[in-house]
Amino acid sequence: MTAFDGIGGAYAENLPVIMISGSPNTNDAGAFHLLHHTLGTHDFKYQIEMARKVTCAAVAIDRASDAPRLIDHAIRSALLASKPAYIEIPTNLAAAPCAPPGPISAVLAPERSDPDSLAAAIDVAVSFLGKKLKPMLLAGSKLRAAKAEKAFLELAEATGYAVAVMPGSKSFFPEQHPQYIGVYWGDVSTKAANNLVDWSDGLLCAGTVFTDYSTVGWTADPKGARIFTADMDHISVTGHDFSRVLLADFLSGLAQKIKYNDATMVEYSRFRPNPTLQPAAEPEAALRRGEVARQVQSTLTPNSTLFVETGDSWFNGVQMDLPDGARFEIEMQWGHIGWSVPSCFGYAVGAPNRKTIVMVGDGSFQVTVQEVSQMVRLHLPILIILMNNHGYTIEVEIHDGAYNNIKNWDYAALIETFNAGEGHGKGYRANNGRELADAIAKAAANTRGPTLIECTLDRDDCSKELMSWGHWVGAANARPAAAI
Ligand SMILES: C/C(NCc1cnc(C)nc1N)=C(/S)[C@H](O)COP(=O)(O)OP(=O)(O)O
Ligand SMILES: [Mg+2]
Repeated sequence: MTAFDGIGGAYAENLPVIMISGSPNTNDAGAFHLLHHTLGTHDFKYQIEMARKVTCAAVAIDRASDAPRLIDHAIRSALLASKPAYIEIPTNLAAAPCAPPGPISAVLAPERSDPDSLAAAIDVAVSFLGKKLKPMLLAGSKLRAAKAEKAFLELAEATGYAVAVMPGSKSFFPEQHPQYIGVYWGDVSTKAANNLVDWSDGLLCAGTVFTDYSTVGWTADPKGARIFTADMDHISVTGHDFSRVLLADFLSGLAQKIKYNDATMVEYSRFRPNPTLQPAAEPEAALRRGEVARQVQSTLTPNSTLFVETGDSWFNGVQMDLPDGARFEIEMQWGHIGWSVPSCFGYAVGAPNRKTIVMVGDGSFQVTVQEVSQMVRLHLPILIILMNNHGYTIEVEIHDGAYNNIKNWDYAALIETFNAGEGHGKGYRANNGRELADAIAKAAANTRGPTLIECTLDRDDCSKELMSWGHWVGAANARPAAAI
């Protein structure tokens, strides 16, 4: 059941996670047995029924002979839809013999776009964009799930258009690319990206997801005839709608036929803001959020992957400039606090050659802290920047109250608990810029385990972007019920 929390997040974030669950011995239902690890009723189907709500495929294997077909179906469905799948196997069947599966191509063979729909969609796009004076591109979070990052870059370079990304797709387009103009996030955009997006008369939205959070409480929700929507396997614009057109096929096919038009880049060159380098704080001055963000930014390399947890860490991370090659992980759709610690643990196991860094608030950290123990056990050199502002600051900015207060912990000392004398985790507390810089230097030298740096911040020390975003999202939440 707790796994469904992560599976729900995988569904919301378009990740093909396969969940495998044991299920009761096939004889128990017919014998009207009551079993442990169940709800204590004779209904043993409730789990797969729940799974069906948060997966694209859920199978229960009741006979060994069905296993190859059902398992292939579940895995292929997950890979094609980039959504989680669920496989349930009874305890007395898990080791039962069955036929081996056939060639893996039955599971891995890619889907193809419908050729006629693809050609028609490209023609409509060429005509739509060809009539625009100042067209540009907007990359969304589904670009990765659609495996379309490369095709998107190809289209950007074929068109000369300005390219903005949304917060959920930061790093899916190289930020040092000359056509990159920043994160489009309404009032809290970076590099004045919102000014150009609002000025453009033709916006090709590739894999975009417009929610209350990504539109800043519906204040930055581009709509209407200037919008051309290219989704994972669907293309639409006013007066046209095409199914079974895969995003990568569409973007690379369009790149071959589209006219070059750099009007948006010419305009952007007239107001591109100079990079605002946060000045270094006085080394002994009380640590502030801006100084933490400045020092974390300076650690980023092409090999870094920065995880930003739900909280002010979102805003600290989105405002950072990434070197090409650096990756950015955020869970803005599901937005479960506590996501980042287990996720960066799993990521570091899967990508041991990357430098994994996580910025996580104290409230979120308290939800899934136990995964730090796994980082110590597996000697993973993850850098944990713990932003201790003593409570739920993002919520304070949306709606404050006593419910946003939490018990403070000695976070830096916690690592020793996980080491238990044999681990190589390190924990430091930084009360000022000098202590933070020292701790970051020690973290770089600690290659045998995680390093947690507890950054002590004032409760109200949050980004100006969070204040503005919190205001608009709070207003959106508070809209009066429509008069009936
Ligand atoms: C409680 C909640 N959101 C509501 C919430 C509650 N429960 C779950 C599982 N997920 C959620 N997003 C949020 S964003 C907190 O401000 C996070 O606090 P923290 O990690 O300390 O970060 P900041 O102080 O920077 O906000
Ligand atoms: Mg906090």
